Amino acid sequence: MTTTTTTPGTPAPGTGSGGAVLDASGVTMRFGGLTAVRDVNLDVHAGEIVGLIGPNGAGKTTFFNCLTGLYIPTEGTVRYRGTVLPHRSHLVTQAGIARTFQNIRLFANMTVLENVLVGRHTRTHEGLFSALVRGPRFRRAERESEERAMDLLRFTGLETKREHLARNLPYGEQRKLEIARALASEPGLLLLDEPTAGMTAVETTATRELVLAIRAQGTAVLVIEHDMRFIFNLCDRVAVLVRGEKLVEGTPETVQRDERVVAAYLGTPFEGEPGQAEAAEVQAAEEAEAAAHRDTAGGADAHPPDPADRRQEGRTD
Ligand SMILES: Nc1ncnc2c1ncn2[C@@H]1O[C@H](COP(=O)(O)OP(=O)(O)OP(=O)(O)O)[C@@H](O)[C@H]1O
Repeated sequence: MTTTTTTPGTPAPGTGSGGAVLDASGVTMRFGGLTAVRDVNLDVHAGEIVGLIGPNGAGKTTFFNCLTGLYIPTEGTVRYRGTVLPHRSHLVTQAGIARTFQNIRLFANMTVLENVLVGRHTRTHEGLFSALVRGPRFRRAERESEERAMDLLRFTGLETKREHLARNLPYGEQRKLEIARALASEPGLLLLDEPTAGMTAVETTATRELVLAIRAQGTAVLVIEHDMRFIFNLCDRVAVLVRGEKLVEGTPETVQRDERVVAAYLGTPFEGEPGQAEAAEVQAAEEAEAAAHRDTAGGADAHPPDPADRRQEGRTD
């Protein structure tokens, strides 16, 4: 069920998102009884690099999945450049949002170049007929795609590996290739899910440089990462999710200074902790149920035959 009030594909009323590339509003995602993401608002503006952090299980990937059409949010709306996004990942990519995944998802038995070419499919418009007859229009489009893919391989430093099978690349280069493939769809916003996971310090520094270069080319970036140093050195703004709710959002300095963020990571209880109101509600309901049970039990035992009374009643003297 979705409470989205605007039809996907329709522009936001008025200016709506105020120039934001991404405008996620009131996003909630429930899995049965579990609320993985609760009423999260987040926007990303052109030229920004925004970080999304939070302890394990905070809902970061679920939120990404809601942005990219993998999940249909239970509630809330996601807009890209003021237009409500459809709930289909290929249409979201076509609209202008590309992503990478926490676990690398390359075509392992395809070459590096082929992987990037696959990423271009949302930007090629040649029909099946044109592809079958391999007419001049098709060949021109194919050449252009290959040129663009080679540009991306140069951009990511993979040009000498174009004919290598993706599965034979070292781990750091597989991550780069994922980014190159995502960029092949010419996104206005790139979502990176833990891009430095498992990387060496040198590879992490190279990834930081790559993300800065991506921004310099005009693509905004939203990045999930557990490496705090990477996030605080890279991002213009950071949002912190805790138990599915946005706890804090601000500059890296603001977020680093916020004691609640440290407490959330350490698992220390703190005032206003997300989920606290829900936990209090559950506790109150449990207490009320226990009290009701006591009353019922008390009612049944209201006049128990006290053995002492019985003994007294039994006296004849
Ligand atoms: N498809 C699903 N069905 C049921 N529960 C899910 C599903 N996906 C995620 N969850 C639950 O939602 C919560 C948030 O998970 P999510 O993976 O979004 O967190 P995360 O912040 O990305 O965690 P991590 O940093 O460990 O990757 C977790 O409790 C998780 O078990």
